[in-house]
Amino acid sequence: MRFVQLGRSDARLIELNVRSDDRGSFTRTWCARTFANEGLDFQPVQGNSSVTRIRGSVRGMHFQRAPKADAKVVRCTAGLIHDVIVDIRPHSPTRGEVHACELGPSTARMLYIPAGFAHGFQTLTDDVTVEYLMGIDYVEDLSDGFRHDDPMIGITWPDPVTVLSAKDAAWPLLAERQPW
Ligand SMILES: Cc1cn([C@H]2C[C@H](O)[C@@H](COP(=O)(O)OP(=O)(O)O[C@H]3O[C@H](C)C(=O)[C@H](O)[C@H]3O)O2)c(=O)[nH]c1=O
Repeated sequence: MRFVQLGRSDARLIELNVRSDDRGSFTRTWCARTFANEGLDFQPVQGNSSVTRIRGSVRGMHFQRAPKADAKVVRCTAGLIHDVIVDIRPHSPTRGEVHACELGPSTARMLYIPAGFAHGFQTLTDDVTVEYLMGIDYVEDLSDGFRHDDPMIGITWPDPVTVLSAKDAAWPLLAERQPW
């Protein structure tokens, strides 16, 4: 694994070492020691998987509120996504910074998203699968989010949005939330 810092933040793009042979390939996708050596205090406690059928769908932007803010490692194992993270930590020097990257099996990379970031993605193909390693338990009452098109953040999505959950369409604008 090779860790690439995203801007000045502690988020990391992780380039995976794909070992190919005549049968196909083998790739390590998690290593506690390697993360610790990178200075990332991340211990997965839950794993999730989502399937999104239609190209152009958006899931997000989501985060879990303190005291259960969620760090996660995200990997797209089928299809291709435009992945977006936003630093929403109140006192972060990179607060409001947006980072985007393409993730998919062909990119051989995954994303480490620190606690205090919002996360979302748009599918660039049909039949996308995204796998998550979560650094904290899911707590529905602390599950939160903001609109993918919130003008306060100004995320640029590559394609017209085709599918959005009612929950994701109904998040309040950040300008209406205090504190933001
Ligand atoms: C996140 C989560 C959800 N759920 C349940 C709640 C709903 O009944 C159902 C679908 O949840 P939701 O619509 O929030 O799923 P996504 O829109 O894919 O949410 C995820 O998408 C963005 C991009 C993320 O980064 C988060 O990991 C996560 O919020 O699964 C659980 O049981 N456990 C969980 O950890």
